[in-house]
Amino acid sequence: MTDQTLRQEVLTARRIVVKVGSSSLTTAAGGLDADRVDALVDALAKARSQPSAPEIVLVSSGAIAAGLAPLGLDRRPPDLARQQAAASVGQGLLVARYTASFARYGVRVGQVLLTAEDASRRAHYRNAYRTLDQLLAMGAMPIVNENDTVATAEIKFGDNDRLAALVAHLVRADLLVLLSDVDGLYDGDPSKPGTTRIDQVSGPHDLDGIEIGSTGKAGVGTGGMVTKVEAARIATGAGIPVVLTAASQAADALAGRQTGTLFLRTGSRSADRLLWLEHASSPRGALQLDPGAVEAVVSGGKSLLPAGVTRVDGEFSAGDPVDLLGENGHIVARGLVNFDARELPRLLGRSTRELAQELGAAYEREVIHRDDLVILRG
Ligand SMILES: Nc1ncnc2c1ncn2[C@@H]1O[C@H](COP(=O)(O)OP(=O)(O)O)[C@@H](O)[C@H]1O
Ligand SMILES: N[C@@H](CCC(=O)OP(=O)(O)O)C(=O)O
Repeated sequence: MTDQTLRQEVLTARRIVVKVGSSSLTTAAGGLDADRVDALVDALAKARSQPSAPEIVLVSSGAIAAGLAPLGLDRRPPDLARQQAAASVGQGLLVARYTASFARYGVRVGQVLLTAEDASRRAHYRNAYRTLDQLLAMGAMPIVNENDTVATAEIKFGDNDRLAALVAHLVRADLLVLLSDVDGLYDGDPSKPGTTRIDQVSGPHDLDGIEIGSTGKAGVGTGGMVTKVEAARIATGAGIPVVLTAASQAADALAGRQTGTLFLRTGSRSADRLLWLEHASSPRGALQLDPGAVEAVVSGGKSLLPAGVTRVDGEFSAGDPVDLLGENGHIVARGLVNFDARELPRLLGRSTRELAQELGAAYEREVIHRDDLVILRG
């Protein structure tokens, strides 16, 4: 018998990505809170033992927060270098803590560190999927975080909410659960009196007029509610419903009880890695196209050839994401370019056949293959 008061989106989910924010794992004084980690692990272990036995991938923030005190820092430093040092120290401590906590249930954990750049490349995307899928098949708990050591200012996901949405898409999850220090989306800043929690969001129009803050009160996380709503938009658009609630209510949320805010799916599911290219990558340059090339790429689904490029901006390398510009510099698409920026100028406006004859077969390649292109509308 199905209980109509329970959320069917949760009860029927076979694979769930759970994301927990720094503010839910740390003490008021800063540093990892072992009791809160244990409480989260209890909730995840309980969910795995439900009759539906969902597979769970955990996306956990907290590396920077966990590394601050051991390095003698009393707050998150403004510079990227010290944040990365803190993340390096803290990530080890974080995973050690999870390892000990999950061991109480006989569950192994596997650390998976990802960057946006990795994930928009075909081979890395496939490898990340295979590792996560295999960990799940072996009954282990994958614990994902951004690879802060190599993520530079330009390519950082910037927040783990978006990373969680993209991981949910990568592992083809049926549900994304975002756990925070607030028990859902409110119709205004929840620290102000008179604001109320929104139970369900059916689409972007339900967010009209809602004040969504970009900083959290705890001061250890990044992005505040803005990045959670953005993550929910990405996930629901890719066909994955989202529950946003407090970490302290994780067990209830995973049991399908009506806690927090449920964002209903708005799009259909696809196994398209280009979602990462659209949402996770920062362009390293831009290519100006002539009108014929815009038409071929945007409406014709064609690859971009040197003949249709009129200008090259930026210093990128082959494999980097670049924006494609139409008339008036309007961005029409993003893609992974097959040439370094310095190679391109002498190829512009010329046919691939001519280039191959003059420079060799290697120059017959597209500037961007259509499989590495995502059209950006609106
Ligand atoms: N409309 C809103 N609804 C709920 N919370 C909001 C809203 N606007 C701003 N916030 C703030 O966002 C915070 C959560 O963001 P953050 O601290 O970055 O969380 P986390 O560390 O869990 O990622 C809440 O504690 C709350 O203060
Ligand atoms: N990779 C960083 C993530 C920082 C971050 O996004 O934090 P949060 O807003 O708490 O999810 C860390 O582990 O500290």
